[in-house]
Parts: sequence; structure tokens; C-alpha cells
Amino acid sequence: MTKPRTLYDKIWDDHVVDTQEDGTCLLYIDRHLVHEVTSPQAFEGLRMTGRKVRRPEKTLAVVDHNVPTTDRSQGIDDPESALQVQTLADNAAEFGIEYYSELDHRQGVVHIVGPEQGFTLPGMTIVCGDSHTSTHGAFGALAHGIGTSEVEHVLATQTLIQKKAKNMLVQVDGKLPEGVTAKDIILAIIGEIGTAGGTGYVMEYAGEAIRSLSMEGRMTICNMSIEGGARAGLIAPDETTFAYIQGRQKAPKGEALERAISYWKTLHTDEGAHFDKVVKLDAANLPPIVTWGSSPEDVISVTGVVPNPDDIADENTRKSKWRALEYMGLTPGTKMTDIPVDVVFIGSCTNGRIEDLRAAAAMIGNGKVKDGVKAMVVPGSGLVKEQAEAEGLDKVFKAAGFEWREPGCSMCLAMNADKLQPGERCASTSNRNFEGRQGFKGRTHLVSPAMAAAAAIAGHFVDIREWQKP
Ligand SMILES: CC(C)[C@H](C(=O)O)[C@@H](O)C(=O)O
Ligand code: SF4
Repeated sequence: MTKPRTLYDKIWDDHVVDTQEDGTCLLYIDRHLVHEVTSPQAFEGLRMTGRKVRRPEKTLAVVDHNVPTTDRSQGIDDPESALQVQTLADNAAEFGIEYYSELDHRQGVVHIVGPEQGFTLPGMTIVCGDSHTSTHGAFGALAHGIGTSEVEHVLATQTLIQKKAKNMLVQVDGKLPEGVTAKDIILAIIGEIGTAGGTGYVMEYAGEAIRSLSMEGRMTICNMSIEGGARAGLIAPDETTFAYIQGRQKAPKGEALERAISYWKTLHTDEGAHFDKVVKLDAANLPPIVTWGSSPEDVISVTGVVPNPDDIADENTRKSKWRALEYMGLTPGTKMTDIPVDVVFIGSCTNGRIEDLRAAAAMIGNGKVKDGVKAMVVPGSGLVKEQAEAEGLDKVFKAAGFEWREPGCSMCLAMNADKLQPGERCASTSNRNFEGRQGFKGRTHLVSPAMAAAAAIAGHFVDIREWQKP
């Protein structure tokens, strides 16, 4: 009898081209996503050595980080961003790679675009010069970020040098309560294991709460695997996955799809397979979560208070959490619901999909964005934007005073004009609350889309389980 294997073991085994004595492997890469930030030197490397892209048809390029989210039909004002974007356009043309420009309606954040186009499929190895490539693991694909020199290696050879990681199981049982979302699950997991908890592991998420999630929710979970230290997260594909894939532009069709599905059905962890680490969480007990510090592990229930770092035994951690509170301008004991916000950002590859925008819009009713609060919605892609407009969500947002923008990474990391001013406090649906992440001295609180929308209207965090929409 063959040894029971995890989902990660199976995908890994299916892609190993060569194994060295020390365990270093050469892995075949099925899909390579490329964006403007981490690719220029990789293409330059190819040019200098006279090499081509090995499999241009397995490579897809899209601009996302540097694009403005205001009207861009007249070009990009910022010279650095304009150059960055133009460089990717030129490289894609020169090397024969399919490219979605800022004017293409398929353009968006790379991790939203891949799944949306059916480019991301179960059982594949997927890489991108971007840490949030873990998002694609929601399809049961082994997907992770790579560095620029690796981008060059994959472009040239369609392979990657890798050592196998350990297996970790994150079991989330129970039924998610009303008002609590995939974002709260993953924030709770990171709060539990810490930002280094997944280091050296590939995390597989399983259990009733994960199974009940839509593909959008699963992507939110896998997206933040990297914030928990794991380079990749995985969720076994099932009927929800197959239904999402069906009919997508680049997905297999007809008989090819049937054959693919029968293979995809084998992509699950075998009974009795070994995990090196197991973490369990009960979804039924989860509240809506808000981060209070400058690390994604600094999580607290919306019903809680800003914690007191003096309660932490370890001196280094205590000091660093005090520093975080100082940066955030918060005092221990303050009720989370008493913290006012200046800015609300709804978007990013964590929470910029259609379901996220629906959840945010559903909080609004006849409400208006609180005076003095600046709120913006940045759809994750042009297709998300179109879908939202077809459903009239843009009207709901605009009537309430939210700005309705063009797709891109935007204020998730402030590489374009969308930035916090020093000292501004933001309720954000993105994935990183590091110092300066959304702008110099900007203060970020990570929340779900529904929590962000309610904060925009109330002007402070609210427990959306008790939210009476205006
Ligand atoms: C710019 C890019 C390399 C970076 C990443 O790798 O994640 C960015 O997308 C981010 O979210 O910080
Ligand atoms: S939306 Fe944010 S996290 Fe996602 S790729 Fe862009 S910058 Fe990175």
C-alpha cells in the first residue's frame, strides 16, 4: 500500500523534475504571473544573456501596484510609475507574453486576475514575484511568491529550485456566525500562531468552516498565509472550486474539463497522512476582529480593548508591542469601538473581490460616510468593477459618499497616489498593517469589508453583529 500523502505532498510529487542528495529539487512551474514591480531586472537579465521566455503561453503579465486608481485614459502623471508600467508593457511585447494594461478591462491585482481568468487551476504550481501569490492556493494549487532572480529563472526555464517545506494542518471547525467572515478566520489564525508560526510550512486549511466558504472567502484565507509565515496555503478543491472555474476564459472546457475534474478530485489529503504541526480553531466562537498594532498578529475582538503590553512576559515582545502602540497612537484599555477612523480603504487582493464589495455595500443602507472620513472602494479588477456596476453597488457606495475607483493595489501599499497622511488612521481590508505601509506614519487597522464599511459610516469601529444600518 502506498503511504498516505497530504495535498501538498501530491502536488509536489507531481512536479519534481530532479532531486539532489541534499533534498534540493527542481520543480516544474505550470503558471507564472508577472507584475511591474519585481520583473524589470528579470527581463533585463534575459536580454543580457540573449535568452527567451521558455513558455510564454504559461506566463501572464498585468500592471497593478503602480497604476493610479483615478481616470487613467490620459496616461499616468507620476513619471516613476509611468516608467514602471511602460517597462512591463515593453517587456511583455518583446518577449511575447500576454499583457493586461491599465486600460484593459481584465486588468487588476494580479492575484485577483489569475483566478478570474481561469489561469489559476487546481493541482498546478504557480509562482509570481509577489508574496501574496499564496492566494491561489485556495484552488488547491501550490502557489508562492518568488524573488526577482527566481522570476528570471522561471522565465528562462519554466522551473524553480526549491526544498520541500513541512506540512501544517489548520483545522477550522464549526459554523461561522453572522457578521464574521473569512477575514476574521485568518486574522484569528495569525493571532493564534503569530507571524512566524507558519515559517517552514505549507499550511493546509480544512474543516467545516473552510468548506462552507465561497472561493472568494477561501482566497482571502490563503492570501494571508504569508502573514502567518507560511509561503503557501492550500485548500483542497471541491464542487465550489469546480463551479467557480467553469466557463472562465482560460479554463479547460467540455471533455477536457471533465478529465481535469476527475484529476482534481484526487487532490486531497489522504486519510492518515502525516502533518508536522496541527492548529485547531472553532469558527463558531469567532467575533469580528480588528488589529490594534503594526503586525497582523496584533488582533483583538471588536468588543475588546487595546491590550496592555505590560502583561507580556517576554521583554523584547513587550517593548516592541509598546512601540507599536505608540506608533498607532493608542492607549491600553481603550475600547476598540471608541477608536475613530479618518480613512476607510476597501480593496486589495485580500478583499477586493465581488463578494467583498457586496458585503461592504450591504452595511450601508441609507447611511452616509461620517463627516471628516475619507472612504474609498477600489475594485480588485476591471471585471469585479463591471460586475459591481451591473449590480448597482457603485451607486450605493457613491450615494453614501464613498469614492469609486479604478482597479489596482492602491492604498494597500501606497505605491501610487493613494496614501495616508502622517497620523491618519485607516480601517483597511488589506493584509499588512506594518509601519508606513499605507503611507508615511499612517496607521492601519486590518478588518473585514463589512467592518470597514460600517466604520466609514459610524466614524469608528463597530460590532457589526449589532449594526442597525441607517
Ligand atoms: C511589491 C511586492 C513585491 C510586494 C509583495 O511581495 O508582496 C507587495 O505586493 C506587497 O504586498 O507588499
Ligand atoms: S493588493 Fe496589496 S498585498 Fe496584494 S499584491 Fe497588491 S500590494 Fe501586494
